[in-house]
Order: sequence, then C-alpha cells, then structure tokens
Amino acid sequence: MLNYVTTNAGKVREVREYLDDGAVTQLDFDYAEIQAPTLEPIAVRGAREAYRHAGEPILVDDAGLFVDALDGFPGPYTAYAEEKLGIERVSRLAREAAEGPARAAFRCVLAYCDGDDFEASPDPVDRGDRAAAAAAGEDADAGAEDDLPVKLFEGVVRGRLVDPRGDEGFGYDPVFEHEGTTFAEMGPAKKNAVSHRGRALEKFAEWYPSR
Ligand SMILES: O=P(O)(O)OP(=O)(O)OP(=O)(O)OC[C@H]1O[C@@H](n2cnc3c(O)ncnc32)[C@H](O)[C@@H]1O
Repeated sequence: MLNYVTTNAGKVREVREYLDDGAVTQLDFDYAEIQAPTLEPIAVRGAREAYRHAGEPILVDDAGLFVDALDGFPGPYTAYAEEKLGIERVSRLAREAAEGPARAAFRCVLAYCDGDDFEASPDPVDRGDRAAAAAAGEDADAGAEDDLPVKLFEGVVRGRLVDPRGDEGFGYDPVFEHEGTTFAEMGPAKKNAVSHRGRALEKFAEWYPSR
C-alpha cells in the first residue's frame, strides 16, 4: 500500500484518478516544510520524516507556482502566498509585474521513500546546512534520517495567470490557464493529462512497478 502524504483533498482526488484507486491511501501528515529556494529538498525531507513516522512506503507531493515576471516567486512559498494574499491577488500582482500576460510554471515534485536501498536520486538536501543544523542541535537525528534513499519525479506545466474562471479543482486552479483553459475548467482527468502533477505521476507510475 502506498501512503500519499498530504493534507490536501484536491491532490488526493487527482492521484486516485491517475493511479489505481485502491493502491493509494491518504496519509494526512503535516511534515515540517523547511525553508529552501527549490521544492526538492522540502519533498526529500518530508518523505524521510513521513517514512520514519509511518514505517510504510511514502509518496510526498510538493508543488509551487513560479511566476516569470516575479523571478520565480512565490515558488516554495506558494501556499503561504495563497493564505496571506489569496489567489486573485497573487494573479493580479503577477500581471502588474509582467505588464502583459503573466507567464508562469507550476511544478510538482514527488518524493518516494520506502526505507529500502535502491538507486536514489542525488540528495538535494544541502550537506553544509544539514551539518550546521545537527551541530546546533536543531536536527538531532539528521544522520539517521539522511541515510534513507529517496527517489524524485518532477513535472512542470507552463501557463499564465488570469482572472478566475471555473469551479473544479483547488488552490490556484481558477487563475492558472493552460492553452486557453484554466485548470478549474478541467475535470481531474483532463487536468492530469497536462498538469505538473500528472506529468510527475506519469514518471512515477512508469518506475513504481519495478519496486
Ligand atoms: O503540503 P500538502 O499537505 O500536500 O498541501 P498543500 O496544499 O500545502 O501543498 P503544497 O505545499 O504542495 O502546495 C503549495 C501551494 O500550491 C497550491 N497547489 C499545489 N498544487 C496545485 C494544483 O495542482 N493546482 C492549483 N494549486 C495547487 C496549493 O493550493 C498551495 O497553495
């Protein structure tokens, strides 16, 4: 059984739509999201923490919106921007900064960990940061945690930010337009066919049966 780690019911619907419904259990576990300029180290740390918590195969999903005219902001701070400003304001800010179509990418990083040794992805967690955290006593068991191999799968979709349209999906879906249609105007199957999460899931689903 695969534990898909998220507090977000919208993500679960999409993953169940893509993978075999019965093969995925939602693990509603709020792992500590470290501050980092990219999604990978956040997902890797989350997968290790969730595996240590559950002791079963783990898939963590970390996503972010990277606006070209804002130099990739909000990126790893996308959930915070939604909470603080709301999606319409983020979309407006992006269009003001772009002075035209606000081009952006949505990225999704899936991180898989099952405690076994397999050919893991290169570790994106900065060794210097980790050693400093361990030395400062902030991450007492950093050593044991960091030994766990984690495999990463990335998906990216490009689009632009617009006024909200549609009522499907979640998060930024109403303001993220891909080829003339917002994600909130697509159902989960259509969104999966083009989305950042769908593309990451495609890579995962190709690899997973070999586990
Ligand atoms: O961390 P978990 O518990 O999975 O839930 P979350 O919603 O906080 O998940 P993320 O940190 O990955 O999400 C970052 C932000 O991006 C948004 N988001 C992620 N995937 C999205 C998608 O497919 N469509 C629209 N918004 C999305 C989400 O609503 C957050 O505001």
